[in-house]
Amino acid sequence: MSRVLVLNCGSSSLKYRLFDVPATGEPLVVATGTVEQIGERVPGAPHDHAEALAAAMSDLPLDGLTAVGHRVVHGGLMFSTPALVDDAVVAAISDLVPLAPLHNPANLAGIEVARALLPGIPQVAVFDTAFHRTLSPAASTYAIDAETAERYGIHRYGFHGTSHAIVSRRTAALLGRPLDEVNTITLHLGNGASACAVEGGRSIATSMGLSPLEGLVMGTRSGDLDPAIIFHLHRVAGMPFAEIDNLLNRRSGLVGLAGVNDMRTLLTRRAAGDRAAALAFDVYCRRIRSYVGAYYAELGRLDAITFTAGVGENAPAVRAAALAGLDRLGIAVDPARNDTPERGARVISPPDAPVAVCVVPTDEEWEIASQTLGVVAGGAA
Ligand SMILES: Nc1ncnc2c1ncn2[C@@H]1O[C@H](COP(=O)(O)OP(=O)(O)O)[C@@H](O)[C@H]1O
Ligand SMILES: CC(=O)OP(=O)(O)O
Ligand SMILES: [Mg+2]
Repeated sequence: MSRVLVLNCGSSSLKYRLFDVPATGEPLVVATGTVEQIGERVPGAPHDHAEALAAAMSDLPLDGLTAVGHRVVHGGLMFSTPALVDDAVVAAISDLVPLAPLHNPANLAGIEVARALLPGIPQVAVFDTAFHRTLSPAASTYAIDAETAERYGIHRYGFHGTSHAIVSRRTAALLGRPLDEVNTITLHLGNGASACAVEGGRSIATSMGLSPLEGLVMGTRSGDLDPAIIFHLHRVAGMPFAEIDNLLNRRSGLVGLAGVNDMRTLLTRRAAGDRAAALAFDVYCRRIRSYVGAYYAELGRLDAITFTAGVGENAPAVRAAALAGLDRLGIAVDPARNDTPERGARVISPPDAPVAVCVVPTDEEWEIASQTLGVVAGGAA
């Protein structure tokens, strides 16, 4: 039996899950929790990740702990597999902070605190970017001056890799087919959102790029836009770059268009006739449809489209609208199957449709736990 603690430190939140993993059979979730508003000066809120983690850990049964697995968002070009944390790995993750300023500092804080509180327990970093290290040069290269790109690490890294990995595997399992024979477009629609084309288990295209800002419309992030917008805002509106950065990362997407980043509230407002909410919904779903078309073309043959994460798993209206009008491509959503209260992995396209449209719950925490155990068992410790 192994016991693994998984930590996912966001900029102002800490999510944790503790698993007991028997040698054979199903893993058991012993404890799970979320601490929010870290550092937000709210009465009772923890001041920093150290305080949040120490409080959470004091309530957890950590005796016999085998390892701690950490979600690390940016692994750059260096990490194509999970890494046993030592000082060199910590330094490498620090070096990548400029590429993921919203995410890597919090991930590092989690690692530092866990190392201090649990000395001697192996710590493993599992990177969002690792799954996308299979992108071809043509898929990962931005068409800018090659020397500049090389010098400054301008490259499509891609994110949400643990989610795209586990969800594409579970899609193949749901369809009862070997992973290496299945081509899937996975749509991770949470607070952050990204699309991935997975060819026989390998990522060949993904919508996030240098940072988690590119691609789909998100809760607070713009996704794709004309880069000239940034220069225009700087020159014409006189906005400093830090303000534009904040605008695109925190005041855009659904919140920028309709004032709310929660899809549930957006859907309620849209149903009540709110025009800003309706437009935000249309922009959000249209962007998804564009990526489905592009990735269908990249894959050449498409077996499945899978929705996952908070919005993907729980918003039938988004699934239906994003794939509307694609019947000629063999893509259709069955209204009754789409709208059931069912929660597990399931197919929502009509029977015998050429492309299986699926809903598969993501489980990044379990994927991180199992990769962590793989590193520890692999003797890398
Ligand atoms: N029942 C629901 N209907 C529509 N959207 C939902 C529902 N439940 C959750 N969501 C959406 O899922 C989002 C969060 O997704 P999640 O995958 O938990 O995000 P993250 O892990 O990135 O914080 C919420 O912002 C909310 O918009
Ligand atoms: C990479 C990323 O966007 O992560 P999240 O969805 O957790 O913000
Ligand atoms: Mg998530």
